[in-house]
Amino acid sequence: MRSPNRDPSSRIRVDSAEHEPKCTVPPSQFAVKGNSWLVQMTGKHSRSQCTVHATANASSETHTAAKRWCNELLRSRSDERRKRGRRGRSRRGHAPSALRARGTERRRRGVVACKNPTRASGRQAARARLSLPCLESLGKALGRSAKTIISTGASPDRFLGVLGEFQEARWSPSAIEERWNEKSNEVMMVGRWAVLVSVSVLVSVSVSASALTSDANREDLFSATVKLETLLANEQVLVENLDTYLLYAQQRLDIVRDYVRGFREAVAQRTYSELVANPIDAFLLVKRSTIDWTAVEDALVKELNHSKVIHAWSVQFRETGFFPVVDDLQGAAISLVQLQDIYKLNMTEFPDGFFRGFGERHRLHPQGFRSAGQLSARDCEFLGRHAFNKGFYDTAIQWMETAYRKGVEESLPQDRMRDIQQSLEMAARVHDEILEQQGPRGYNWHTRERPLDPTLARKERYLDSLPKAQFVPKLYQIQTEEEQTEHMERLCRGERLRPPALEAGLKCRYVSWHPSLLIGPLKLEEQSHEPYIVVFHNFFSDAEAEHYKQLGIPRLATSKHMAPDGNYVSSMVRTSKNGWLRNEDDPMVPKIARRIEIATGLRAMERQSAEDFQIANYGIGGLYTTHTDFFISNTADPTKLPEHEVFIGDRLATFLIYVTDVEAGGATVFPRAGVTLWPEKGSAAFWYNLYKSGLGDENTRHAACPVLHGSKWISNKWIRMNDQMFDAPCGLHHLEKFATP
Ligand SMILES: O=C(O)CCC(=O)C(=O)O
Ligand SMILES: [Fe+2]
Repeated sequence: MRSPNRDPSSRIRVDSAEHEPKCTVPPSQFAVKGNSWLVQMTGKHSRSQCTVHATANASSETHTAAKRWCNELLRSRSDERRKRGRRGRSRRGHAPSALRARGTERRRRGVVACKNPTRASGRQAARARLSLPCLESLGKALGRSAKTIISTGASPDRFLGVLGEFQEARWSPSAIEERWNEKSNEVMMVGRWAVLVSVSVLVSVSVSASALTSDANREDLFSATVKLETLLANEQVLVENLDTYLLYAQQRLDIVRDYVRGFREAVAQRTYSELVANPIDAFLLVKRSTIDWTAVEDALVKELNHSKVIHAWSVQFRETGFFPVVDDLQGAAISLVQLQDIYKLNMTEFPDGFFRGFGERHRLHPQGFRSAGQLSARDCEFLGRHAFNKGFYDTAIQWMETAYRKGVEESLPQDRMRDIQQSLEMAARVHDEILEQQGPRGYNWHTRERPLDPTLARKERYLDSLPKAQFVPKLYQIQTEEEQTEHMERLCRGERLRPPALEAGLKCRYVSWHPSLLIGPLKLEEQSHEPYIVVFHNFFSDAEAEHYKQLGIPRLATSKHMAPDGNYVSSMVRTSKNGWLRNEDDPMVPKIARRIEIATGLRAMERQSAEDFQIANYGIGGLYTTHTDFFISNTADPTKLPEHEVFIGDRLATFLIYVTDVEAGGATVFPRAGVTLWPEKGSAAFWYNLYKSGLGDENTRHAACPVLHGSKWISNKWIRMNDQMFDAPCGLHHLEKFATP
């Protein structure tokens, strides 16, 4: 994980309330080639003002705008002069003026010459100290207040980038307005990141599901492994270019060093007049200034050009959404925190990159998993803050303690150690407050059983507290949110919650209830009788699974789920990407639908019988919290649903195909029924969601456990109720069940 950038010069900071604007401008440069307006901005900066060197090479259509800008600069300068005259000189002995020329009279004349760029020959240079009023003038000249531009925290690159685009759009005010708004959104992201890394008050790091849904149009990168692979491929492109850059930079250094050495050696031994008097030295001088100097120039240009290539790649990746933003980082951090919390991963091993799998699949990887990298002290602190914000107070303490331990190992400077210490103390204080006021566990928080503060821990209520009561599974009953989560997590970890008697009657058998199965019967394994859940083994061949996955890849988009208000939203409730496969998309699609009909005896080919195949890919930590697949049965007012949904009826049954193995985690669990299904490539689970009356069976509530290691691909075929009236007719009693295969 990359460490956050704390460099203050990466952002402009302006405190407009102060008499003198404070800003820091990083060295930057921007050139607009179109219409030949060239703006350069270099970063001479002090705490009190920015020095901006602006060079305007204006011609034809752009001269009016250039002139306007230069006039604004001049007006601003004379305003400042007038004010200065009134105020006297500044504390430091030089004026706080926007345009106090620092250099020679010639430089100041440069500004004056800029007054009429068209008449000037060649390049006109305007050098000015550009302070807030001056930038404001510039902003006004462009139809936009510079104050607003700067106060949004835009970097000069962005600012000038907008200028450039404005220029290309032939100064159309609506164009710059529109583009600016787009740019500001990106800036806000950067701003939030800065808050994230610099704020020491934990609570102000606001991480919520809504943060992840903030930009509805942008596809997140963290919720599917397939997207992360693209990110890695992009990183590879950048690294390969950086390799070339390093080569050029090294060559440039060698050439420049040789050149400098050549000159120094020559002048060290002789005076100028001696050198030019000697034919060999004179020849060498001419040679240096022609061949050698050309080599220096070439090397400099080569390196510069390559850095532009790298920049262009970077811009392209960002603009096409293939580079992560803060929301991706936060999503990935929450996933990591959740994984550790749900799987109770060992905090001395996990941050160092080692963990083991769970349940049945664990035997496939008995040696566990080791990552290539390890988390640093800073990463652990960052994750601690996310754990804190999620209400995982006990986990937050663990992450911060680990941060402290790692900080000592990494010999972090004292001020960084103090930051971690403060975060830890703050988290501990809030942890104890929550425990005191709300108890150790609730629907959206958990703490330790006893306070961290030894004085509080001596309170009678904690001294007397019995060791945590043993967990007793609560199956086939209504569970509170908290109970449901606890059942889900235990099942995800591979704990068995059903009494052995319930598992004893489960059978495996070959079935050939359709003529086409006579030669190749299906392998059916019962996983639960209540509700009836079966798994068909080898439903898919490996080749089919691979082909199916390839069909899915271009169709993936962030998964959504139905919110309580009936709208579809994306949030941390369901972190995956999915897409839909229709019969016409590939000959394999109707073939699989037909196979489902044969396996289940239900209709699955037509649009009124079943939905298209939904294919989904989960990234690391990707999950789907406990839900039911039926939704009409528990909708308060079904008339609000789209007419087609109601017409075809609720989701009678789910046919869930595991397109890949999952190396660790990623089970499908049924918290009320105490059932765990471990994904196995090519197998498929099937269950009825509804009673014969159309009422939803709450015991089919299920969840997808977070993926701990690997990439999970599944595909759902939801079979709808109404078209099955002849194959699976309705019953008379509201809890009557469908005949099971
Ligand atoms: O991925 C899984 O294991 C379950 C997925 C699921 O329940 C769903 O997509 O509705
Ligand atoms: Fe589901």
